[in-house]
Amino acid sequence: MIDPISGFSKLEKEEKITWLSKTYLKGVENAPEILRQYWNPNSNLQQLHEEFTENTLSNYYLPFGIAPNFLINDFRYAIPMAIEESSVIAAASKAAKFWGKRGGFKAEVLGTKKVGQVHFMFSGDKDKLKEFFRQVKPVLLEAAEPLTRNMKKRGGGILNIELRDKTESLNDYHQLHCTFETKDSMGANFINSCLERFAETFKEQAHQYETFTASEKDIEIVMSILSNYVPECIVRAEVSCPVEQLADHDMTGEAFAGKFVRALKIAETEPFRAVTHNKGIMNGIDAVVLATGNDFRAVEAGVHAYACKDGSYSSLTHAEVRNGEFKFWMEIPLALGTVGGLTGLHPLSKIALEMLQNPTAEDLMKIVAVAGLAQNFAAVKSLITTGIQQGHMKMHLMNILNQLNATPEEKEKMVEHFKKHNVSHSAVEEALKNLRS
Ligand SMILES: CC(C)(COP(=O)([O-])OP(=O)([O-])OC[C@H]1O[C@@H](n2cnc3c(N)ncnc32)[C@H](O)[C@@H]1OP(=O)([O-])[O-])[C@@H](O)C(=O)NCCC(=O)NCCSC(=O)C[C@@](C)(O)CC(=O)[O-]
Ligand SMILES: NC(=O)C1=CN([C@@H]2O[C@H](COP(=O)(O)OP(=O)(O)OC[C@H]3O[C@@H](n4cnc5c(N)ncnc54)[C@H](O)[C@@H]3O)[C@@H](O)[C@H]2O)C=CC1
Repeated sequence: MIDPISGFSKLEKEEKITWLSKTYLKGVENAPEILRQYWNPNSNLQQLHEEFTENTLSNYYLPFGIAPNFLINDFRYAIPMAIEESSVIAAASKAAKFWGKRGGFKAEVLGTKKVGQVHFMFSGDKDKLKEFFRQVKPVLLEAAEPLTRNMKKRGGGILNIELRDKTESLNDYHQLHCTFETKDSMGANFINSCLERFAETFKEQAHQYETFTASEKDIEIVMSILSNYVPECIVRAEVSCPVEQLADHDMTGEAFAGKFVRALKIAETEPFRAVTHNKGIMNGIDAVVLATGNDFRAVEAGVHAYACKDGSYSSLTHAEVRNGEFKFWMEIPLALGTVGGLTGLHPLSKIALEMLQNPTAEDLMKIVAVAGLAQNFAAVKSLITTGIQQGHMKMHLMNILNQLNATPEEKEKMVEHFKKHNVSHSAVEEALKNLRS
């Protein structure tokens, strides 16, 4: 049985690697070298990366690519994407090219309202609590003034604080449900600081509120935290074109549009399909969120909660044909920042935002939503025509060749060979074996 280690966080990086190698990597004799090979030769840059988080031993590389030719609201973008999965960037690029010839993408921010909650327990008289809240609300806002001054100058700040009775779902459970505008920041730290200030003030004021009995004065604050569910921080992305412009190889535009709409209806009604359908959207969204130094876990949690907003998990995108016009769209909640977090710290996030012309948070919401819509279009287009494997495996070929330790010359010959043959792991193994024999 391996003994626990105390004080690990205080060890030097090399000491941490030595401990890990001796304790968990005994069979991997070059483990330290593998970890060290990913260190940045620029010691200052390596130090910066190590200070992003804790117990850092090395860096974890992800491919950083771009998808060019995105026409969004008549502006041309090359969109940065950080993702390990093959064919995602190719798919986004292909969709950008396709829609760039058909009027491009339209995107509009419908709201930027962020949410945070103070969760507390109160077992006393609810009418007295309501009256207490009515009187204390201005005191809470006043107490947060030092925290909100600068955000207000930018046009942001606290939008509202509501008292919500949640005792139906949990005995004695109430909330201060708070909404915020955080402009170009995702706003987590701003919101959480305000919430903690509300909580301490609310508790102090309750202690002094004469109408409360002794037990009513002792309100239990359970926690104060922003919500990653932001249904009113929402952006719409859309494409449309005459149906005949959708003709694809041996499919008429009308036939393609009809099958595409049916695929979307299936994703709207069948949760097993909807999850994969939405994963395809998030291939595009997460790649841009990550590349720009934003928090993809927060985005994912909020998006999938939103996909359940009507009572069951469903597709985030929708399509229709009306009067000969094909329309394909998505409305999606995205809390993103173009300042704060790593956005201005990580050199690649900085350059990602620079290539997007230093967007505001609202601009970034539009770009990210379009990347998700484009990804979904490319995926569904493949699914309803050639099937996903033909394109995906074409992009995956290099991974298989690398798994089989193909030389550059062998890779060149294999790429040529598989222009005329379907890619599968066994087919590549066979072709490589024949080439080597
Ligand atoms: C993969 C493609 C794009 C091939 O498509 P293709 O028609 O074989 O590509 P092409 O060689 O004719 O090139 C057309 C364009 O595609 C792009 N493209 C083409 N090749 C490359 C490349 N090597 N590098 C960069 N870009 C590439 C590029 O924009 C290129 O234009 P060009 O640059 O030549 O002017 C197509 O089959 C496709 O879009 N497939 C969909 C793949 C996909 O969705 N991948 C996501 C991973 S699968 C998944 O997880 C999602 C899913 C499917 O489960 C979601 C769901 O279920 O809904
Ligand atoms: N549940 C969650 O989602 C949580 C996420 N986080 C992390 O917090 C990170 C982001 O935190 P933030 O508070 O957004 O960043 P931050 O606290 O690093 O920076 C935001 C600050 O930037 C300043 N600022 C300068 N110019 C601004 C402008 N134009 N608009 C708005 N603010 C401006 C303001 O002081 C603002 O408070 C996320 O990436 C996430 O990883 C942290 C806690 C919880």
